[in-house]
Amino acid sequence: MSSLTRLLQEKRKNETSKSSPRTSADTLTSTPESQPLDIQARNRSSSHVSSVSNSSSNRIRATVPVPGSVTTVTQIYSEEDSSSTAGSSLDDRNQFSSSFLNSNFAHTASFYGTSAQSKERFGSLMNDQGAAGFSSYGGSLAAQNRITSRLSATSHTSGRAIPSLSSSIPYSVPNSNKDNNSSNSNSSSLSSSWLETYAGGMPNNISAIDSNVISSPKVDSVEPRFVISKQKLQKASMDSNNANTTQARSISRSGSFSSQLGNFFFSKNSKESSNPNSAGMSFPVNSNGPSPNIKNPNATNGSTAIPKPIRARQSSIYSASRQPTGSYTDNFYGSPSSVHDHLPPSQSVPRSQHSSIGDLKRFFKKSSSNNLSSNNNNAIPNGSPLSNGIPVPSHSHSSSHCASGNNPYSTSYNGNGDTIYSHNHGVSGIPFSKRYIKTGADLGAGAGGSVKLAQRISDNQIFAVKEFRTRFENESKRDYVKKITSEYCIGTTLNHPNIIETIEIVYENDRILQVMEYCEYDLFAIVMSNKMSYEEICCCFKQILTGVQYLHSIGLAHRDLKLDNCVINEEGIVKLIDFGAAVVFSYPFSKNLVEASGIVGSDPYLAPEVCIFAKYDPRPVDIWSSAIIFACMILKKFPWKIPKLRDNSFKLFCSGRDCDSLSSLVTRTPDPPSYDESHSTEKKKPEGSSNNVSDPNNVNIGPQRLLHSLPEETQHIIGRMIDLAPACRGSIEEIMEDSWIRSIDMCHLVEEDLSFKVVRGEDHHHTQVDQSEAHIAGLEKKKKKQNNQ
Ligand SMILES: Nc1ncnc2c1ncn2[C@@H]1O[C@H](COP(=O)(O)OP(=O)(O)OP(=O)(O)O)[C@@H](O)[C@H]1O
Repeated sequence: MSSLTRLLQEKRKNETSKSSPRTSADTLTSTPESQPLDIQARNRSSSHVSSVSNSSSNRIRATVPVPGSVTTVTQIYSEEDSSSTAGSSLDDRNQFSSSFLNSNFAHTASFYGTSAQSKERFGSLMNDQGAAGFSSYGGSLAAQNRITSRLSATSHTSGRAIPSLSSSIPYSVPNSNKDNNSSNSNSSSLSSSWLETYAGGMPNNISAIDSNVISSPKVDSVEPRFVISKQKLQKASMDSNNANTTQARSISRSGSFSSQLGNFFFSKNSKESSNPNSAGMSFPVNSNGPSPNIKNPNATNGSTAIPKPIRARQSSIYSASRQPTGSYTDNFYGSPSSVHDHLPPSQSVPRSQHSSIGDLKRFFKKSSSNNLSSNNNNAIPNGSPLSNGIPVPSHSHSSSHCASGNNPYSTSYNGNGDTIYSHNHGVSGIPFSKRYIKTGADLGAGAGGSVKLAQRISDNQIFAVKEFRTRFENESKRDYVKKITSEYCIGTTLNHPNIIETIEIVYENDRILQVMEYCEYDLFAIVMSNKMSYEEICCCFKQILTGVQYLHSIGLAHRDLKLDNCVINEEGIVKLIDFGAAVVFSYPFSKNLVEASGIVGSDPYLAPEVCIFAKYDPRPVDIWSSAIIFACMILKKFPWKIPKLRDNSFKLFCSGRDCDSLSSLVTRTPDPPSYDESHSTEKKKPEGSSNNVSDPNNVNIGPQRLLHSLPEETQHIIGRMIDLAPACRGSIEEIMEDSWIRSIDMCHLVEEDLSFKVVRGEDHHHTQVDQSEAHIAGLEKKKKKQNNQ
């Protein structure tokens, strides 16, 4: 037990004797009869916000260890909190259709805590009424009835955050979040002064966190898994270049994609220009699908008719972008400037002096007109199914900006049952609305915007087009453009079969549209069909992990992994989408970890450290979320609605371990290597089998509570993935080496000449569902219909 915990316990012990007796529900240790797991989350999502809001009134209490029991750090919950913990057991699967569906329409949540002035938990949901819905659990289905509670919940936020999980780990984190966390980031543990400093009123720059007692771990050396080797980064960088690409694709050392573009847009002459909030997607419609999601056609000068959002996803790249190490344009050959000036790829590009939204317009216009200069690299190979005989430019806007342009993974079919992933083509200089037509219904909408189906006129190929949301009233143009550009740049830079390909981004009629390859199904819809075989689930899981492995290998973390952010094509290839929350955690040739900040992600998939620390390593966060995805696919339920002690299911999961508090569990560090083999093996047993000291056979408590519901061969590695301590959680490399993972017969692509062919796993086929239910929008529609009947 840390001295801090002891200190707090003593302090609280005194308080306890004065205060009213706590209820049994307050303890981390729970009896088997305690509240079962719960995923009926739709109407309780506001409790997340509320509890945060009310945290200043929460109090920390500690109990003295009782023999045969487990010492706990307890919380006194608000009524709202405790009401959120009722639920159903994991085995109670009959609620799958409704509750899982409802609760899984979780649009990304983020907590601006450390940076936003108001420390509100923002969110947005673009809905047809033009109102912003607010969700942590809810998407559009449940948004309406939650708006009120969220509005009120956020009106009295106050914040408290534990500085950094790894602040005591000797990374040098270059200028990390200097702007908002400088005063906290160096505290290696909470001292008694913490109480004095924060117990009363919270400073403005601290976000509210449950009143868990945390002390960051002290370690003497950097764990190897935290170190990104130069070789690895170089290899990853080389892998992502294809033979024709002379431009550098690696992530440049410096802030972030968006920061560099931000420099481009905003470095000087911050002049007002046209408003990004206006007309809807302006391509012609050839179907009876719903009209475009027009939010504010009349808005001008930055004002918007969209109601003030309560929550919004934080542009995490933006956070990282505030690190002025180097310059993006210093070595980013695909920058707008470089395209405009036709510089050879090897030359550095000086930082642009353009700024503001006007620059965004110019950015796209110029690149459009200059795109032909880089066409040769992107021409469709003759004979390719996509080739129409003439070399056409690829990524009509994008290739010039984000060092991409040769992603070979766009999908087409050769008529022989093989999927061909070949280069893209487009026609630059022609307005988007003349090149694409909208077909069919909407695919989905979330915090980032709405996604619709579109057909490219030149070759009838279908694409998913994301129309980025308009700028929030309280969002600066700078933040807005940074968010958009970072998502786009990441999208166009990534190059992997399990990552969605961004074809181009278009700025037209004051709308920003991202054209992506289209996948026929949302993984969520497939899971909802309840038809997936176990082998199919394993295949999808391994594909997700493969995508994560790729991301981590190039220094990026997704941070919003969830079923909704996985799509799957007809060939059974799973792709990760939505990089609006992604962060760079490592830059090439640097061994430094760039910590992420903010509560970003979707409640049920959040790793516990995200809710506790202001800064954290984003990699283990992805690992945790991936495990939750797996559990959801198997159980058709969320194990808990949010990883906080006020969630009884999560509390039960945390209970029964040989540890005295959640803080201690989350800040544990790996055992040092031991020469004694047998001793070390015993110590490194998975959590599920070793930590449940109260009763190892009690499957209602501790990690076993979740693990026992999963197939036996999966329990070891899933247990490693949901280790409460991120420092002990398995790395993606370790996970991929697991014997069960290795044994999964995964559908994948193999390269054949210039195209890629799908090799299907032999022990399964991939479920397909009717297109009317293949995407979240369709499922929502169906649900609405059912409700109206
Ligand atoms: N390339 C694609 N192919 C098929 N469907 C897609 C594609 N991209 C997005 N979608 C659909 O659109 C939905 C919303 O997309 P996305 O997650 O990018 O938006 P978002 O606004 O960032 O959402 P969220 O707030 O949930 O993170 C997805 O859940 C999916 O149903």
